[in-house]
Order: sequence, then structure tokens, then C-alpha cells
Amino acid sequence: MEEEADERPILCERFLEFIMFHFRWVVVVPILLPLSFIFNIAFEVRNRIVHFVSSAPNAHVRKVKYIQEQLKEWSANGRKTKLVNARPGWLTMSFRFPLYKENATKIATDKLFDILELDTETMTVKVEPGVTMGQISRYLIPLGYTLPVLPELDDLTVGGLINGCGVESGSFKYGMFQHICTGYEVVMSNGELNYVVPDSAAKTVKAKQDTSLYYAIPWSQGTICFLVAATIKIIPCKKYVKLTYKSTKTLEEMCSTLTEDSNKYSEKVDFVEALLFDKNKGCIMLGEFSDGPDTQEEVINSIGRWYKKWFYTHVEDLMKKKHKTIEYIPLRDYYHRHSKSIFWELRDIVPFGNNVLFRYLLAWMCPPKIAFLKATTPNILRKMYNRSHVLQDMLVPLETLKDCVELFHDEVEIYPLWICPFHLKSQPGLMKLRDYTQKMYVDIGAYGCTTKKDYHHEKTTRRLEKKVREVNGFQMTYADVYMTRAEYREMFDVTLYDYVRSTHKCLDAFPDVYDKICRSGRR
Ligand SMILES: Cc1cc2nc3c(=O)[nH]c(=O)nc-3n(C[C@H](O)[C@H](O)[C@H](O)COP(=O)(O)OP(=O)(O)OC[C@H]3O[C@@H](n4cnc5c(N)ncnc54)[C@H](O)[C@@H]3O)c2cc1C
Ligand SMILES: NC(=O)C1=CN([C@@H]2O[C@H](COP(=O)(O)OP(=O)(O)OC[C@H]3O[C@@H](n4cnc5c(N)ncnc54)[C@H](OP(=O)(O)O)[C@@H]3O)[C@@H](O)[C@H]2O)C=CC1
Ligand SMILES: CC(C)=CCC[C@@H](C)[C@H]1CC[C@H]2C3=C(CC[C@]12C)[C@@]1(C)CC[C@H](O)C[C@@H]1CC3
Repeated sequence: MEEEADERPILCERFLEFIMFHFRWVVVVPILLPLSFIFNIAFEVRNRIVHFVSSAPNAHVRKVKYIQEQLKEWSANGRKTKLVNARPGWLTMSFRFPLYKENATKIATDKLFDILELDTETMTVKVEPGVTMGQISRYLIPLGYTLPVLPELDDLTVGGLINGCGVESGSFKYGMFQHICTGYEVVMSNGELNYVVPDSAAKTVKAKQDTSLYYAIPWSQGTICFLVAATIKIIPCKKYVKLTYKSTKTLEEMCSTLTEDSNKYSEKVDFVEALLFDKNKGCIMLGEFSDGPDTQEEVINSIGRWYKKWFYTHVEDLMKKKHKTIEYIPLRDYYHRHSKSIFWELRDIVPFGNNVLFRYLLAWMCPPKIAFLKATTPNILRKMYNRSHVLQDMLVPLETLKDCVELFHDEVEIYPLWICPFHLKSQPGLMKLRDYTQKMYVDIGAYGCTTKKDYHHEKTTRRLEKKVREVNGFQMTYADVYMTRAEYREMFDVTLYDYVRSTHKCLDAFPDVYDKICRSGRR
């Protein structure tokens, strides 16, 4: 693999870079914030109308038929190009734009963004792949239900979380987003519509094939078939999350306490997440569904209100004052706790975004839509981000947390560091555990600019990737991946993936997953 050129900027570029980085808010606050606000309101109004007239199920049939026709036409024309989803690159939740979509045939899955059916008997919800986490939480929570795993950022889509992956603080109990899905409605490259479910007692060839397909889809990045709907488990929920914040003083304490707290079978804990504010100081947050405070001393904190502090700064401040605190947080506010500050990325984009005056006067329009920020990132800034911005999530066994955090500290030293345990089931597919065990993993997420002198985007990422492979971990593939094809195949088990692709005529129809996720496949 050719090494990425280390583009050092000349003096005037540095100056421009400085201006654009520190004064990006000049565009973001007066233009992108109002646009984001108007877009969100318009989309919400549209969704309510669709829900009111119940037009989604009929429209779904029409939209799927159109996708089937597109595929049949592509087949009739000799299957000359590769197939991809039509969703434009600027909308996707990743820093990069896909290069593999140029000259490919774009299939209209991007028109599928409605909730189709709530079934409280089977406790499932059927949704189209473009439905976002914000849409789902807004729909389900008032009805008293939620997804067992509901990733935090409002704009993450069901299709992206299944064909990529998804993790959140409910994952220590329920696993990744793919693990809460009970069936996928898919269209194959020949235009055939299929509903696949896992059947451990499958007898017929078709049932066996469908089971294999079901397990092969997660992490496959849309290189097997097109997802047109997913059936997802729901669970009953309560109005609040009783959140217990516990400070930790050393990395050892963080690792041992988190290991104790991440008990999948705990009846008292529904959410586990941790933040590290430097190599030693951290906070573990344990959440439990609750009807609200039992005594008058206990406080409700509606952290989602526009004038409230960014969540991670609130946690840091709490930890300076007390070793342990409890708060009651409205459920939807809890789920989207990192949306308002886009984890901690907004501090670079709107440096005064957490200032009390800004919060009261303008933060009701926050956050800016990630897609709008992505679409308007100037080239100069992209170059700067390429040199010094880290965006990586490494999924590693919990017992290796200490080692891995130490490596992140030595290599990038970005804080807060997001730490989210998740239970990894023993299942076939790309994320298959080689030793057939099931165990607790943890997502270590580093987001932000590093000031490390010897940071090199490619070389440093490769060192992190190497460590992750050594500990049998996985790298989230929305981020920059510098592994070679062979290294990718060492990290992910491609046996089932390759088999399913060859038996479902995918090889000439879709790009290989590696070509979609590798750095050279993206701009
Ligand atoms: C040359 C070759 C031929 C193959 N032929 C076939 C074939 O004829 N039929 C076929 O189905 N696969 C076939 N496969 C795929 C094969 O099953 C997997 O590629 C291989 O076993 C690796 O899968 P695994 O170890 O991840 O899953 P395994 O653990 O080996 O599981 C094998 C099958 O059981 C299902 N399964 C596993 N765990 C569960 C569970 N918890 N609940 C429900 N279902 C589960 C899987 O979906 C899969 O279909 C073939 C693969 C190769 C390389
Ligand atoms: N908390 C979390 O877990 C977070 C996760 N993420 C990551 O962000 C990504 C999700 O972002 P989002 O913008 O929603 O998704 P994207 O549009 O980025 O899609 C991700 C991948 O899934 C494929 N895909 C999407 N929809 C379909 C479909 N209907 N049928 C087949 N393939 C499909 C895409 O294919 P194609 O390339 O053809 O478009 C793409 O390769 C995931 O990869 C996730 O891991 C990011 C932030 C937080
Ligand atoms: C919780 C997990 C698993 C991941 C969180 C990842 C997010 C923090 C990133 C996903 C896409 C990223 C983008 C940006 C910030 C970080 C993410 C939201 C930008 C908004 C940063 C500024 C650039 O100009 C545009 C970026 C678009 C993508």
C-alpha cells in the first residue's frame, strides 16, 4: 500500500487554516444553525403528516417496486456497473466522501425513510432503512417503548447501523445494533425481494440460505443486497433514566470498576458508559429506567433543554465537586446526550457554544446538522483535519481496556475519551469471534484534534489498528481504515461473507467490502 503523502502547509496556508478553523462559526452560527433548525422542523412536520394519513406502508410497496425495477433494468443491461446506495456522500455519518460511488449505478434506497409498523404483540417495530435514531426515539418514547440499543446521534440511520455497525450505552446488555434486529427485508441484485430471519433449526435449503444471509449482512456495507426494511426489537421504557455518576481516580480503578459494572445480567442497570477526562480521571455512568425521583432531594435534570450545558462538560464539572451523584434525566434527553455538542466536536467549531449567554440566546437552534457541516467543510480545513484530526472507534475486549487506553494516550492523547462496553455474542458473520466465546467488549472512541508532535495520520492509525488486531478487536469502518486487504481479513472473519457473496451473485454486482471501507475508496 502506498503511504499517504504528509502534506505540510506553507505559511499562507497555515494562516488561512488558522482563520478558517477559529472563525468557522461565522458561517456556522448565522447560516448553518438556522438552516438545520428549519430542516428539522420541516422534516418533523412531514413525518407527522405521513403518520397521520398512514401513507407509509403503501408508499413502501411502491418504493420497493421501483428499486426492484431499477435492478431488473441493470440486469437486463448486462450488469456492467457496480451497485451502490443512492444516498449522497455528504449525508453520511463519516468524515469521508465515497469515491466508489462515482460511475456506479445508484439504487434508490435513499427514498426509504419512514416508520412502517409498530407491533406491540411481537414487541417489534418495522422501519425503512433511512429512518434515523432521532425519528425513532421521538416516535417510540411517548408510546412507552424504546429500542434496546439506540445510538446517540440523531441522524444515524437504521440502514447505516445495520450495514455498518452501531453501539451505545444499552449495548452492554443487548449487544450491537445488529443484535436487536429480528429480520431484514432485502432486495437482491437480480431484483428479488426476500425477508430473511435467523432460523437455528433451518431444514430447507432456502431457510439455511436465509439464515446465512441474515448473519452476513451486518458490517457488509451494502455489498450483498439492498436493505429495504428492518424489523427491530422494542422494549418497554420509563419516563426517566436514573443516572449514577461515579468518579474514578486512576485508569486501574476505571478498568476494574467498569468490569464489575458491565454485568449483562444486572437487573438494576440498563445503561453503562464512561468518559475519561485525562489518563487517570474519569467518570462511569450507570443508568436505570425510572419513573422519577423518589424523594424531594433527588433532582431532575433535563439536559436536552437548549440552555443546558453540554453533557460532557456537565459530567466533568460534577466530578470535580462530588465522588458520586445521582440525577434523573428525561429518557429522550439521555439518549441524545451527546448530540447537542456532537460528542465534543462542536467545541472546535463553535468555541463559545457552551457559554451561558450563547446557550440562552441561540442554542435552541443547536446542534448544526452534521451533514451540513460535512458538506460545507472547506478544502483547507479538510487538509488540516487530514493531518491532525482523529476520528476512530476501536472495539476491543474489555480485559484489554487498560493497555489500549495507554496506547491511545501515547499515540493521540485526545480527551474526553468515550468508553462504551458492549456484549459481543458468539454469532457467525464478519464480527465472528474466533474462539466461539461471547464476551464483553468495549468501544474506545477518540474524536478531536491531537497536538501530539509525532502524530502521523496514516502511521499512527496503522499502529492503533495493529494493536486492535492483536487483541482480537475490530475497527469501526466509518472511520479512516489504513489496513491492507489481508489485514482487514485478519480482523474480520470473511468466511461466511465470501460464501454468501458467491452464492447470491454478488461478486459482479457489488464492490467488495474492503474496497468500500479502505482509505483509497474514500476522499
Ligand atoms: C465451501 C463452502 C461451502 C459452504 N456451504 C454452505 C451450505 O451449503 N449451506 C450453508 O448454510 N452455508 C454454507 N457455507 C457457509 C458456512 O456455513 C459458513 O461460511 C461457515 O460455517 C462460517 O460460518 P460461521 O463459522 O461464521 O458460522 P457457523 O457457526 O459455522 O454457522 C453455520 C450456519 O449456521 C447458522 N448459525 C450459526 N449460529 C447460529 C445461531 N445462533 N442461530 C441461527 N443460526 C445460526 C449460520 O447462519 C450458518 O448458516 C459454506 C461455506 C464454504 C466456505
Ligand atoms: N454510536 C454509533 O454506533 C455510531 C456509528 N457510526 C457509524 O456511522 C455509520 C452510519 O451512518 P449513516 O450515515 O447512518 O450510514 P451510511 O450512509 O454511512 O451507511 C453506512 C454503510 O451502510 C450501507 N447502507 C446504508 N443503507 C443501506 C441499505 N438500505 N442497503 C444496503 N446498504 C446500506 C452504505 O452503503 P453505500 O456505501 O452504498 O451507501 C454504507 O456502506 C455506521 O457505519 C456506523 O458504524 C457513526 C457514529 C456513531
Ligand atoms: C459514538 C461513535 C461510535 C462514533 C461517533 C462519531 C462521531 C463523533 C463522528 C461521526 C461523523 C463525524 C463528523 C464530524 C465530527 C465527528 C463525527 C460526528 C464533523 C462534523 C467534524 C467537522 C467537519 O467539518 C465535518 C465532520 C463530518 C463528520
